[in-house]
Parts: sequence; C-alpha cells; structure tokens
Amino acid sequence: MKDVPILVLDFGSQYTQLIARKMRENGVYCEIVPYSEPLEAIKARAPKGLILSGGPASVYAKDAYYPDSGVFDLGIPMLGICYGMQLMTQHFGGSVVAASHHEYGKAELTLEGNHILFAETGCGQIVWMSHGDKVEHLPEGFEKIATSANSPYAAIAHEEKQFYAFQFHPEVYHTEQGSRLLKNFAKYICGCESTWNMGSFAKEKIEEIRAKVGSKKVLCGVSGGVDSSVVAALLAEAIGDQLVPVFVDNGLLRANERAQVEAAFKVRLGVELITVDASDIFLERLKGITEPEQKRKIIGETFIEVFEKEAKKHNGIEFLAQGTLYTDVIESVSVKGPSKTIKSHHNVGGLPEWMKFDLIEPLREIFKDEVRILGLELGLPKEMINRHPFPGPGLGIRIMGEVNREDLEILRKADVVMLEELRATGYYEKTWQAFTVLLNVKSVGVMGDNRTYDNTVCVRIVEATDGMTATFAHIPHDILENISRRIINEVDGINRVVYDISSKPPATIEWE
Ligand SMILES: Nc1ncnc2c1ncn2[C@@H]1O[C@H](COP(=O)(O)OP(=O)(O)OP(=O)(O)O)[C@@H](O)[C@H]1O
Ligand SMILES: O=c1[nH]c(=O)c2[nH+]cn([C@@H]3O[C@H](COP(=O)(O)O)[C@@H](O)[C@H]3O)c2[nH]1
Ligand SMILES: NC(=O)CC[C@H](N)C(=O)O
Ligand SMILES: [Mg+2]
Repeated sequence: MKDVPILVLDFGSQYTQLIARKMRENGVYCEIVPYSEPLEAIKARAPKGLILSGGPASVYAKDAYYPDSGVFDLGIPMLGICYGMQLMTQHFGGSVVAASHHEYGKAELTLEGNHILFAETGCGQIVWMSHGDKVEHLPEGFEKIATSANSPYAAIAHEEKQFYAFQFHPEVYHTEQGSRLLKNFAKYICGCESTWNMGSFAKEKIEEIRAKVGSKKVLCGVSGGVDSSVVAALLAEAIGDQLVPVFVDNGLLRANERAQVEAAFKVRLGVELITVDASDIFLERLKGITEPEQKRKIIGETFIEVFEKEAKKHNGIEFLAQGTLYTDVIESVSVKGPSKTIKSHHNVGGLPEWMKFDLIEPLREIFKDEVRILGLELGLPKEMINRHPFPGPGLGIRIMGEVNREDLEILRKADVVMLEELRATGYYEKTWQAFTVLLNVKSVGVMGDNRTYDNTVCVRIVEATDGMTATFAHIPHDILENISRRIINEVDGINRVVYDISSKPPATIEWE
C-alpha cells in the first residue's frame, strides 16, 4: 500500500473531503479512510499525522462512531476537528455535553499565547463553527490555545502527545486562515514537506492504470465534459490504443451536442470515438416516470447496459472508465463514513448491481477545480477545460415530471437562447454553471391581446468552485431581461421565465 503523509478518518461530515483537498492545495498528499478503518491498514499507510473529521453524531450518544481505540496510541500527531475534538476529549476522560447555545457560523478567535499551529495567522481571525455539543471539561494534560465568545475551548493542545483539536472547521472556505492552519499542522507538527502537485498525481494515476489494466482493454464513457476528457487523456497516455472511448447519445443531450462532441474529440484527443445512438431506449424507459431518483436510476442502469452491449463488440474489454468526481460520490452514497444520500448521480448511485465491469475512476478522490488543473497539466485545450459541467442524465433531470420528446425540444431551444446571451455578454466564463429547467408549471399570460396558458422556464446560473456549495449568480438585470424576452418570443409553449435565487445548501444546483 502506498504511503500517505496525512490520513483523515471520516466521521461523516459533509466537509471531510475539503480537509484532504486543502492539504493537497498545500502540497501535502492526503487521503480519507472511513472512521472504522482497521488499525493495521492505518499503520500500513505510514502516515505522519492523523486528522479526525467532524460528523453529525454526538460522541456521548448510542449511535456515536468510534475508531479503533489504538489510533490514540500510534505515537503520531493528531488533529481533531469538531466531532474529532469531542471524541479526543471523551477518549482521554474529559466531558462533552449538549450545549445550551448551538453555534452555527462565524466566530472570532482569541489566541492564548503563541502556538505554532497559529503561526502567521493572528488574533481575531474569523473561523466557522457548526456544532450543537461542546467540550465541558478538558482531559488531563490538555490546555486551551484559543477561545471564542461562545467556545471557551475553541482550540486545545496536548503538547507531549502532539494532539491538537479545533472546535471550528479549518477546512471550510469561510474560515479565513483555515488552509494555513492545516498547513501548519502538516508542516510544523507532522514535519511534512510541500512537494506534492497535480503533475505527480497524473504520474501516479498513469502508473496505477497501467498496473491494473495490463494487456486488457478499457471502455471509457466520454461525454465531451471536462471530467471524462481528462480521464480519456490519462488513459490515452497510460494504455494508448487499449482505450475504447464511447459516447452515448441518450436523447437527453442539448442542441447539436453530439456533433460538437464528435468534432472536439477527433481534433483534440486524436482517438477514434465510438458514438452509440441509444436515445430510443432511454426515452422509452423514461415514459411515465416522474420521481427524480427513479429517473436517475433508470438512466444510470441504461448507460451501463449500453456500455456492456458495446463492449461485447470488442475483444478483451474488462474495465469501464468514468469521470467520476468526489462530488458525485459524496452526494450519492455513503462513501467512507456515515454521510447521507442526497441524490444518486447516474455514474455512482445509479449503477446497477448486475454490472460486470471493473471500474477505473482516477478522479474519484478529487474535485472539479482540481480536475481542471490536471487537465491543463495534461495539455488539454482551455475551451475543453473551462466548459460548464453538464450532468450525465442531461435534460432528463431538467424537465420536472415526465420526460418526452416535445418538452425536450422546448427545453433545448430555451437553453440555446440562454447560453447565447451568456456567451455574448462574457458571463459564460464568469460563472460556474448555467442552464434552463422546464418547470411544467402552467400560468396565464397575454400575448398579442390573446390569453395564453403555457409552461414556465427557470433560468439557473450559479457561482461555485467545486459544486459542493454554490450561490446563485448576480447576473445584471438587463441580461436577465434579454434572456427572458428572447425565450418567451422565440420558444413556442413558454410564456413565463423565472430566475432561481437559491443557494446550495439548502437547495442543490440541479432541480432533481
Ligand atoms: N453521454 C455520455 N456518454 C458516455 N459517457 C457519459 C455520458 N455522459 C456522462 N458519461 C460518463 O459519466 C461520467 C460523469 O458525468 P459528468 O457529467 O459528471 O462528467 P463529464 O461529463 O465528464 O464532465 P462535466 O462534469 O464537465 O460534464 C462522465 O465522466 C462519463 O464517464
Ligand atoms: O454526471 C453527473 N451525473 C449526475 O447524475 C449528476 N447530478 C448532478 N450533477 C452535477 O453535479 C453538480 C452538483 O449538482 P447538484 O447540486 O444538483 O447535486 C452539478 O454540476 C450538476 O450538474 C451530475 N453530474
Ligand atoms: N460538525 C461537527 O462535527 C458536529 C459535531 C457534533 N455533532 C456537534 O453537533 O457538536
Ligand atoms: Mg457531463
């Protein structure tokens, strides 16, 4: 097993992966394992430091999650975050109780002394809290190294053991100096050097792919999107013509998408792309289906069926490669800890049990913006890298309720108009993702003195870095006005356009 300088034990926080990612940004390779990882497996990775993540449970409750207690005796530095801090406290005989005041959001730190963990940060820094429990009494040997108005133990330390803990979340964006705090732990406490980068990641992945695939072939699902293009580039580098790239027309694509993808792939990757037209099968199976999760499962399953059928036409295909990212995984299934299912991404939670392929998913641990850096590293063109994400289930999850050909056409036309306006005003590049949704909500309008009773299109444009969180984009009103006017004038069947002003959380980016 490969050595990993910093290992995170995941107790189910939605933010766990951000810890790993912030560490990687600091040049320290970091991986996540479930909280229940056997002690021997942890030792085998020879980590220089362990991080205990946050989590939804309470350490004193019946359903609390405990790691192998041997992790506290490994003799290596440890950093507990929120639940991780509470766990450490309880393990060493301190007490954790339900707090009378829950603390969600911003807090200001007051430092006690000059701890090396806070090197180059400073007093009064803003941190982000998210907890309902609190440390009431510190265990022996621990002392506080920072406080906040509501948390007398905002940060604690046991110098002899080199155990540290934060009640706040250094991994989230809103903790101003969070990245620096994690770096300080890795650098000053664990003695890690900042030598890792996306170039070394690409090399490792290429080696791993070669070792796994041997002389077999790999079918790679490509969509023209960023993630699968990067995976295809990694595979092309690793195994050359043992790569069989397959693009599926599932009938849920945007206007002209198929032609664009075919053209882009030929020119840029120089590999022969196989296109399978499976639109009839997908649309037939979606008839009468309105429940979002059911739609997603049907689409996921049909993708695999199409891939397996295609694989039979070639000799020696044993693997399916997909551009699965961490975002797809964390929302679909409980990955490595006890987190909740939000929606089944077609390429993860939507995979059928009967699937025979062995999966190759080199991007499974990383985020979209990291993938973009990797893509540039691999020499992919900027237009391919900066393309907005487009989900595999496509327009199927952007038509509320049943999907049919007529509505697909309406939505395609609205989408073209919206994208034209965004591109013309430079807002395509300035935003993270933009699309239209057909709401299937009818309302009354008046056009040319006549009454209309037609459908509604929702415009959704968001800002994000990795898609884990997002805010609606503040698009100038005159641009929204043009989009609205043009959609209503140019798309038959639409008499109303609305703009989605919700953020994620509590909403999600897609509507289904
Ligand atoms: N039409 C398609 N044909 C073949 N494979 C697909 C198709 N759509 C999606 N996939 C597979 O599912 C994976 C996940 O889709 P997803 O949309 O998240 O990634 P992407 O399309 O590669 O990138 P982007 O997020 O930029 O759209 C893809 O990486 C690809 O392997
Ligand atoms: O390939 C995909 N298959 C899916 O099933 C899927 N569901 C959502 N998405 C994309 O993921 C990002 C986060 O979306 P949500 O906030 O809606 O979960 C956004 O970029 C979404 O477009 C998907 N991509
Ligand atoms: N974010 C967390 O780790 C929360 C820990 C614990 N569930 C609490 O509410 O205090
Ligand atoms: Mg896509």
